[in-house]
This record gives sequence, structure tokens and C-alpha cells, in this order.
Amino acid sequence: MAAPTPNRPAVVGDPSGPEAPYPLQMSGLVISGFGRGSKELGIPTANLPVDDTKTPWISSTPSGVYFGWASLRLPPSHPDYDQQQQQQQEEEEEEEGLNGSVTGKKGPRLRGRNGFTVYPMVMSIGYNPFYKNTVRSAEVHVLHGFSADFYGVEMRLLITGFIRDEKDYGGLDALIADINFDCDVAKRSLAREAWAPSGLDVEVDLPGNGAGDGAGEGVGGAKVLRGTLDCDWLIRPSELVEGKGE
Ligand SMILES: Cc1cc2nc3c(=O)[nH]c(=O)nc-3n(C[C@H](O)[C@H](O)[C@H](O)COP(=O)(O)O)c2cc1C
Ligand SMILES: Nc1ncnc2c1ncn2[C@@H]1O[C@H](COP(=O)(O)OP(=O)(O)O)[C@@H](O)[C@H]1O
Repeated sequence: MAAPTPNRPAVVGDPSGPEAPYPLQMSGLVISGFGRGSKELGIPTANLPVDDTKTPWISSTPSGVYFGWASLRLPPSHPDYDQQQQQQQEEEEEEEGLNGSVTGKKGPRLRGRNGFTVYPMVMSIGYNPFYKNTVRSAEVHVLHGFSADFYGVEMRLLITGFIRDEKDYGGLDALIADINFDCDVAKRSLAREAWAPSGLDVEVDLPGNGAGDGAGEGVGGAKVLRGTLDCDWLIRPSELVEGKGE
């Protein structure tokens, strides 16, 4: 098992929150990638079309590894469709009107809205020098375990920051070790108050502090977070017409 590139920071970005030009937005329907079977490596990546008419910043942004939040609008036919969330939202809207606050609610709290559920994510934008791609790709590894694929599903991204440049590697193991480290950096970086969404709960499976000393906030495990970052765009009602393009 290869080790990640030495001396990489365990957390990126200022504690005060994302700095310009972040957060950046991107959205689309999940398309197939290059079919290299990254799923078998434990790192499936959901691809979005790279279209600079829709995402003007995409051609000029440096190639590399980014992190932030993803929202997915899984259809009711998907095994991970969040029935409870849909029912809870309907009940709240009945009780409180459309603009009602959700913060005072007891019981399980909202992980999303309007059919979207929000998850932490890490992504690669670029040419994957290890594979020598000739076209730019945008590939998202959602930091959550799904029980089925979600090709064709609407995905929105709020990209909060940059982790590192993309690299070529001597072997696949070294690439995987760095991607796994990227996942840990993203989780730790997003689990700070100014980086986590306000108004809804998100679950992040924290890896510990990276130093392996088990001290203080270094203790890992699944944590439900609520922060101060405006992530409303991720859960706005869909503008896509049902049945079109999906
Ligand atoms: C967080 C992350 C970091 C990545 N870093 C690199 C990298 O440094 N160099 C590289 O060649 N590919 C990198 N990749 C891309 C992987 O090589 C890519 O996911 C793999 O080519 C599978 O592609 P496919 O799913 O389209 O088949 C990264 C992917 C992710 C999700
Ligand atoms: N945690 C996850 N993050 C991203 N995609 C996932 C995840 N779990 C399942 N998937 C599914 O796996 C697909 C990507 O699989 P992958 O093996 O990378 O194939 P390809 O690159 O050919 O599309 C995504 O489009 C999505 O439907």
C-alpha cells in the first residue's frame, strides 16, 4: 500500500470560510466517465459535462483537486431516496408556511430540501495526467456510500476551495493514496463552522486529525454538522422539467 505524498497539509483554507473566487457553482446531469472502473478502486467519480457556456469559470480555473458540497436529486425509484425528508418538508411547509424556519424542530432534521440532499464532496477538474486525457473532465467523488448508481441525476456543486494540483504518479497505488488523503482533507476542512451549511444538517464521517494522536477534535467518526455557510443554491427547487434529459 503506497503512502500519500509527504508533508501534505491535513486541512486547507482559512477558518473564517471560503475566500474569493470561492464558492463556485456548477450543475448538470451526471454523465458516464471514461469507464476505468474507479468504482472497483473504491473511488467512484460522478462526471458532469464541462460546458463553459453554462459554467463560465471552468476553462480558466487551474486543473487540480477541489472540495466542497454536492447536492443530488435522487428519484423516488433510487434505493437511497430520502422518503423521510420529503415527508418532513411537506409537514413543515403545512405547519409553518413556505418560509418557515427548520432550526427549532425536534426529531431528525433536514439533510436537504426540494428533493435535493447535501453531501460533502471532493473533485478533480483537469486532464488526469496519470491517464493522459486530452479533454478536460469534472469528476466528483461524493463522500457518502450509495447503494446504487445515479447516472442521469441532477447534481449541483458548491466548490469551496482548492486542495492541490493534479499530478502524474509512478503507479496506481500512489494515485489512490493521494485521493484518499484528499478525501480526509476535504472532510476535516468542511467540518469547520464557517465551511458547513447553515439551515440544514449534513453528515461528515470525520477521519481524525491526521496526526494519529487521538487528541481533542482529532477523534473521528460520523458527525452531524450545521454551520454558517450559505448553501441555499444547492437546495433551490429544480428548474429542470421532469422526464427531460433524465
Ligand atoms: C479527489 C481526486 C483527485 C484526483 N487526482 C488525480 C491526480 O492527481 N492525477 C490524475 O491523473 N488523476 C486524478 N484523479 C482522477 C482519477 O484518475 C479518475 O477519477 C480516474 O481517472 C477514473 O476516471 P473515470 O471515473 O472517468 O473512469 C483524481 C480524482 C479524484 C476524485
Ligand atoms: N460516492 C459516489 N461518488 C460518486 N459517484 C458514485 C458514488 N457512489 C456511486 N456512484 C456512481 O458511480 C458512477 C461512477 O462510477 P465510475 O466507476 O467512476 O464510472 P464512470 O467513470 O465510467 O462513470 C457515478 O456516475 C455514480 O452513478
